[in-house]
Amino acid sequence: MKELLIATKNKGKAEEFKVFFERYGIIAKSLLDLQEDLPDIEETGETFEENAALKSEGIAKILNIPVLADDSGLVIDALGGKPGIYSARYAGEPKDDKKNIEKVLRELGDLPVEKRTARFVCVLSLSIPGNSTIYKKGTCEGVIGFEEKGIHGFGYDPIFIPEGYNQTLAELGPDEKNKISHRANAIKQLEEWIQNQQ
Ligand SMILES: O=c1[nH]c(=O)c2ncn([C@@H]3O[C@H](COP(=O)(O)OP(=O)(O)OP(=O)(O)O)[C@@H](O)[C@H]3O)c2[nH]1
Ligand SMILES: [Mg+2]
Repeated sequence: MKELLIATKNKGKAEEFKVFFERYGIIAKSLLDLQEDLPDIEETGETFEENAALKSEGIAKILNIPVLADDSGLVIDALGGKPGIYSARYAGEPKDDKKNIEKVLRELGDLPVEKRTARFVCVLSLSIPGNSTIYKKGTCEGVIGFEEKGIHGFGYDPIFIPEGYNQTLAELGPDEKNKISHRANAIKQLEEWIQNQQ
């Protein structure tokens, strides 16, 4: 296989997948690269797995090709696991990364750093027509900072400081992020499958 469709309309994710899959000689296309305007898939599930499957199975069924989806989010301990599966639209519609960050910082207030623990979670679902969907999960542990820092990445990257670092993912930049991120860790789990497709 030389091409794989990723069922995402998120530019930041699409860019990360392109870089990951280049290593395997696979061109990762996203829904943003397609000519046809496919219907938006409502993420009505209650888990990352359910939402990922809605996206990959939904698009695989329409196009009858293998499709990978990513459902991901930020799980903050002090907020009882929020924003979790609601990360993309935490501050409401339309999706707004800046407002989401402001809401999280407001909710955490001046809680000390040891109470600001969090993790990014990424669940990948791969749906190949005629086969059952397979799932791979990756996480990235860290803490939520006190202010936005850095210009790279997307979403909550400017306030997420991964374990073992003292800079945010948005300061560290794509090369470092792609070594340690939840998405990178989930992709590693898919590696075996990818290698068998060559
Ligand atoms: O700082 C971040 N760095 C990341 O690496 C990351 N990964 C996920 N997230 C957050 O979680 C939502 C996913 O929600 P989500 O899986 O439904 O994706 P989405 O709605 O953005 O696009 P799609 O793939 O569904 O089309 C995103 O919008 C972000 O808010 C991230 N934030
Ligand atoms: Mg989404």
